[in-house]
Parts: sequence; C-alpha cells; structure tokens
Amino acid sequence: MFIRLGKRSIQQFRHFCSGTGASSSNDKYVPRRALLYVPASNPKMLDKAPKLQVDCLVLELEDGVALTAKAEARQNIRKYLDNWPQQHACHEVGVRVNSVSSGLLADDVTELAKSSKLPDAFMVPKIDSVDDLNTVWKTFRSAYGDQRIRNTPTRMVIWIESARALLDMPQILKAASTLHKSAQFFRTDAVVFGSDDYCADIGATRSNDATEIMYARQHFVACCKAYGMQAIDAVYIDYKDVEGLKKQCEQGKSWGFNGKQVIHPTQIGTVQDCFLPSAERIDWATELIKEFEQHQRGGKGAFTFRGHMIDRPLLLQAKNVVELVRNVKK
Ligand SMILES: CC(C)(COP(=O)(O)OP(=O)(O)OC[C@H]1O[C@@H](n2cnc3c(N)ncnc32)[C@H](O)[C@@H]1OP(=O)(O)O)[C@@H](O)C(=O)NCCC(=O)NCCSC(=O)C[C@](C)(O)C(=O)O
Ligand SMILES: [Mg+2]
Repeated sequence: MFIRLGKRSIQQFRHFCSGTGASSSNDKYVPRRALLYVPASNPKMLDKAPKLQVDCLVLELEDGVALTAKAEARQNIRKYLDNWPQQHACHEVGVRVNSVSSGLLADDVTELAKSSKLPDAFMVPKIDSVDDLNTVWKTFRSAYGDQRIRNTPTRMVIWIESARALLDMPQILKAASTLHKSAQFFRTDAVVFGSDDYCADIGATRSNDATEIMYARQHFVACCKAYGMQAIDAVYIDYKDVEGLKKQCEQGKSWGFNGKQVIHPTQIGTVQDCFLPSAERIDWATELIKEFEQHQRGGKGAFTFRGHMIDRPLLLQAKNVVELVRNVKK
C-alpha cells in the first residue's frame, strides 16, 4: 500500500521473504519510516488520523500541546482508545505522554489507563537517565496494575533529547532492554532523537543544514544499533522546504537511520519514499542473500559479488533491506 515498486520486484521479494517471518507479535518488525505528530488537543486532526498513510502515528500529549490544553488532550486520547477506529492506514498508533521531569506523566497515564485498550506503543520523551526509565515503569504499574503491562505486544519508544542522555545512551538503552527481559515491561525497539530540545540543552542554534547536530546524530545511530533498536532522525521543522527535507532524509538514511519524525502531512511522502529501499537496492539484497547462502554451503565466508567483497556484515545489511520491505507492505 505504501510502496511504489515494480510488480516483478515485489513478487521476487515475496518469494524470497516467505519463511523468514517474525516469530511473534512481540518480535514483529514495525516499519517506522515516518512518525507523524498529531496534537491530541486538536479533534479535527485526530479525526483524520486513521486515514493518514503514514507508518507511525504519534498521538501527541507533550510539546505539541499547550499546558492549558493538557487535560482535554488526555481525554481526547482516552476516547480515541475507547472508540478505536476499525481501520488504520498506519502500522502503529503510539501515544506520546509527557516526560518524567514535567511532573505530568502520572496524570497522563492515569487518564489513559481508564481505557481498556492499550495503544500499539507508548512513547516517552526526554528520557535523561536510567532512573527516569524506572520512574516510567513504576508510574505505569501504579496506573495500570502489573498484569496489564506485562507481556503485551505494546512497544515503548523513547526520546533522547539532552547532552547527558546522549552520552549515557548505552546505559539507558541497556536498562530499557533489561526492563523488558526481567519485568516483561513494554519492549523498546526504537529510539527517537529530540534534536530541538537537544539544541536548546547544548546552546546550539538550529539550522536547516543541521551541522550543529552532526556529531550527535552519528553518535545516536551507533548507540541505537549497538542495542538492536531503530534510530529515528530529527524533525525538519521548515516543513514547506521539500528539497531541504529530502536532502536531510537522504543523509540520515545513508548514516543508518531507519526513519524520521514529521510534523505535517505534506512531509510524509518525501520521508517514506526516501526511507524505502530502491528497486535496485532490493535486487542487490535479494541476490546477495541467495549467493551468500550458496557460498556458505560451499564453505566460503567471503566472496566477490558485483565487484565488491561480501562477508557477514554485508549480509546483515541486505537482510535489513529485506525485512523493511516485507514489513512495509500490509
Ligand atoms: C505545524 C502545524 C501547527 C501547522 O498547522 P496548520 O493547521 O497551520 O497547517 P495547514 O497547512 O493549514 O494544514 C493543512 C491540513 O492538514 C492538517 N494537518 C496539519 N498538520 C497535521 C498533523 N500534524 N496531523 C494531522 N493533520 C494535520 C490540518 O488540520 C489541515 O487540514 P484541513 O485541510 O482539513 O483543514 C501543524 O502541522 C502541527 O500542529 N504539527 C504538529 C506539531 C507538533 O506536534 N509538534 C510537537 C512535536 S515536535 C517536538 O516536540 C520536537 C522534538 C522532537 O521533541 C524535539 O526535537 O525536541
Ligand atoms: Mg523535544
């Protein structure tokens, strides 16, 4: 539904991917090429949400909602959960609650827990420390009760938005994985870079070419990938500048990001097209995996494919391409 590829590539792909499916809903790969914020204080935007052809919807309670509108926005999301639309065009509906440091998290979660429905993901901004993560867990346990938040398919997506958090990412991401493994709390499978808050934190001036966050973005990707999590790139706030958005998407993709945050529906197409592998790349991945398997059977670890030396790391990159395309199709 979301991709524009030749019929042949898709058929070739389907054939290739059969049998490589994820084992359970908890392990499922969720495509998050674009994450669109929908401020929950705006009923008109919420009404449109189910039809938006975006990989991931972020029903927003944090900075996209004024302090004076928080209570109403919480109720709007609770009602959205209660009257869960029969169909969504997206792969994931997440709710971005307020941060631990805001002092508003408990009120958010208490209201959301009144609904019997859990969203596909809870999204938690400004995770600054391992302590913040533990507070999130305790807040959810106290509002929902232990049983409702254990072993569910609901994911957690967290935001890194300060210098301290950026440097402490290894500890934070490790703690998120441990919380899932030891307490069966929501699985964290994606991390989002909150570059505007990060710039405010380090005193940088935000620019369209984003040189001020180059180091942070590259460090961020390395940490996400070290812990097996998707890396979601910065918002491009100049939402009418399509060329600038495209350029930043391409840069992020080539650095290893899996997707990008968007604030306006007009940004979705550019971002999702960019983060979808091209037909040539899919062909490369499909053929490479086939050849790798043949060489493995012949006892060879490294071999030449289309003029390049191929070994296991290239195989893993090819498998990422396969998995993304398989999951992007509903
Ligand atoms: C920029 C704004 C104000 C322009 O809003 P607008 O109404 O002036 O735009 P428009 O061009 O007139 O809108 C055209 C149509 O699209 C709709 N529309 C427009 N936007 C949306 C949307 N997001 N979701 C769903 N529908 C949307 C809008 O309702 C309208 O529908 P209509 O033609 O039927 O009248 C608006 O797009 C918006 O509110 N976007 C979300 C802003 C937001 O949530 N920001 C917070 C997240 S980013 C952040 O926190 C930072 C970060 C990550 O944490 C960190 O880097 O630190
Ligand atoms: Mg932020």
